Amino acid sequence: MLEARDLTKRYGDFTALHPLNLTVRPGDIYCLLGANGAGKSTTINLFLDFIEPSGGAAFINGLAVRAHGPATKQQLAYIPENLMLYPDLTGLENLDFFCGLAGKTHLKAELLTLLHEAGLPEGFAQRRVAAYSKGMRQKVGIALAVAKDAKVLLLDEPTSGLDPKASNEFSALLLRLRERGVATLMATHDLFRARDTGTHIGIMKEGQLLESFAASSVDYNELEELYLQHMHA
Ligand SMILES: Nc1ncnc2c1ncn2[C@@H]1O[C@H](COP(=O)(O)OP(=O)(O)OP(=O)(O)O)[C@@H](O)[C@H]1O
Repeated sequence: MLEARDLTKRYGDFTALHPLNLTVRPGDIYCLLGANGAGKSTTINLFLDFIEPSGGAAFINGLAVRAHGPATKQQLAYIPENLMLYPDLTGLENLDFFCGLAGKTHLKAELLTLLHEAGLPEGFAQRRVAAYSKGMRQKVGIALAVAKDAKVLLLDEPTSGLDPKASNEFSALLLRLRERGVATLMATHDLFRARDTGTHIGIMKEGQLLESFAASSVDYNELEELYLQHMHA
């Protein structure tokens, strides 16, 4: 569903992403770990077609994102660290607006159900987003992913700054999307969540994917040890 083939990004003499080969299949939650500057956001931004690769290509459902920008964007949902919503609109109005941009129309009752299923507390759907916590805004993002029927979810540190309960709820939502066959690529610093929620883990350093393995192949302590070994090497 998501594929990087020799995907590379250079800025002048500096290589932000060395040729990356990666596949994320339907139902996979692939977590990219790595220190600041490792190339995680660069990878996500290349899949989003926000930046142009210096080499190789990113594919979504077999389509190169460079050549098929609108078609690939229709199939994906993106939740960054701080999801931008219109603060003066309600969660419901935001969801309705962004669904419209994605070419999807839903009845108000359907959108309310999606917000409810995403765990937005009772009564908040009709309140201005300015009054939402970060966790609530992330839930609107998940509701949008479901409303769009997105096949691919790109997440850039979505749980950073969330309290443990909100982070736990976010993980539960990811697992539900996984059951729908969504392919998820997530950049995160949260080793615990990567181990707990991810199906695959990749460790990046200085623009290189050093290791990639099944999340179930390590326990949390082993993951932490492996991660720290790479960071100190
Ligand atoms: N426009 C740019 N020009 C030059 N260098 C850039 C540019 N954008 C990113 N970089 C560099 O590319 C490298 C990878 O950055 P990237 O944002 O992908 O890291 P990251 O793993 O997401 O880090 P973080 O955990 O801090 O989000 C960094 O060294 C960064 O300084």
